[in-house]
Amino acid sequence: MTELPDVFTQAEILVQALPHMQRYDQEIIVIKYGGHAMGDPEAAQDFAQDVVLLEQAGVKPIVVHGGGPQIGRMLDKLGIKSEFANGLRITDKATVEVVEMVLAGSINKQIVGTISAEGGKAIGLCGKDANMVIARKVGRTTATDSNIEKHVDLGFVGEPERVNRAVLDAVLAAELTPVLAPVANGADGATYNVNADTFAGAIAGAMRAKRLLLLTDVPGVLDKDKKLMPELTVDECRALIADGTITGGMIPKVETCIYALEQGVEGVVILDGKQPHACLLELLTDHGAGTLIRK
Ligand SMILES: Nc1ncnc2c1ncn2[C@@H]1O[C@H](COP(=O)(O)OP(=O)(O)O)[C@@H](O)[C@H]1O
Ligand SMILES: CC(=O)N[C@@H](CCC(=O)OP(=O)(O)O)C(=O)O
Repeated sequence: MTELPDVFTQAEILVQALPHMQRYDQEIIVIKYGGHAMGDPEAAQDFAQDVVLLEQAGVKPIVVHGGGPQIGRMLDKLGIKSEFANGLRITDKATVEVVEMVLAGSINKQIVGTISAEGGKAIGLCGKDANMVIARKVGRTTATDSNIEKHVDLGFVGEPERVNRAVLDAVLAAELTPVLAPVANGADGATYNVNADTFAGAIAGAMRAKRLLLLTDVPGVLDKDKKLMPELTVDECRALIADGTITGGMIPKVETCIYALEQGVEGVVILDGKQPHACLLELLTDHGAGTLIRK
């Protein structure tokens, strides 16, 4: 069993948090909670406690969640095949129905329920609610399969075209914590599946968030020797993509970070959501965690 710190140490820990609480007082922090980071019920409870503690500390958190692995499992159960092209799920009519059911249904309500159980004031929404986010269809993408370049139509995959921040401002003014599923209507009335990182970047940009935290399943951006890089500039990120250090799912994540910084978000952090209380460690301690990306 781990030993508890004595009372003085506990007080010191609280005092250490004070300047951080002052820095983030009344500031908007967007937290992207990835499907891989969700883990077991205990991890989900830790995450919910972090959100509630931030609320209590005067921070305005906005949670954007993913759920890729959970969508995959449901599609498997239903016998619907699923493929990805450049990190995006090819989404036909049957798939988008399952995506909406899993993201805006079970996962959204699960997260809202856990935050509420910890005493928080969460409200579950998706891009469709009050037209908060209008999506446009992502064009064709080029994917390489067995060294053959193919043009792939992603179907009902969208990217945020417009964010109606008045909706989120109203929710925040009511002292509620929005928990957002990355599903939105297009101007054409169709339902679109939006990558959760992209959705979080658009929300953070539109809300001029102080911080965007992307919780994933690795400690942050790793170098070629798999060592954590605690701080990177946008130029360094671009060089790491060009030289092949950053690959796969980390590319859209880093691109989201670059977009958010360009939109005026002050700091963007990629961190390990499986570490207990990752958000609190990052925001309210001197310790920090993950990779901070700056302009
Ligand atoms: N340089 C890198 N540093 C860290 N992870 C990387 C890097 N390059 C590629 N990756 C991959 O990116 C993954 C994170 O992206 P992804 O699986 O899409 O996360 P999530 O499901 O949380 O959105 C890591 O698990 C890792 O396999
Ligand atoms: C278009 C697209 O790929 N959408 C994602 C949405 C969920 C997501 O992004 O979840 P994670 O953050 O857990 O990966 C999907 O269908 O899996």
